[in-house]
Amino acid sequence: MTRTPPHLCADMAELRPQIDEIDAALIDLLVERSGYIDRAAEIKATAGLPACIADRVEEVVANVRRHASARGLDPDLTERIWRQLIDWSIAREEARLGTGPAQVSGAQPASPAGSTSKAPAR
Ligand SMILES: C=C(O[C@@H]1C=C(C(=O)O)C=C[C@H]1O)C(=O)O
Repeated sequence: MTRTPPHLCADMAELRPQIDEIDAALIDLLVERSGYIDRAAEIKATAGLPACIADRVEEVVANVRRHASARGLDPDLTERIWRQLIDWSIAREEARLGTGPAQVSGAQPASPAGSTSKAPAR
């Protein structure tokens, strides 16, 4: 479906379905991403790797901050969203690995809440 550009949306009745369509597309991408998270858990089970690999978490966050900045999107908001997504992904992996929170040695420890969330870099 070709979306109506924002500036051509005459009213909220025309605008909201465009947002709904984008949200559905985002869900499709999250479902696709979770398939790779599930495969990561399978690979890690064989390789003896933990779900949470903090260096990779920070690499992913740096990547999305860079993409956000390049597109004029608030990088701090983007980081908060992605850290939630990554926390969810780690929990999904841990459920499949049958493990609790674990860290790769030498990486930044996870916050006490076991999440990757922390104050955005300034
Ligand atoms: C997918 C991985 O597993 C975890 C999930 C990540 C993610 O959702 O981007 C990143 C790092 C890992 O803690 C990975 O190790 O690459």
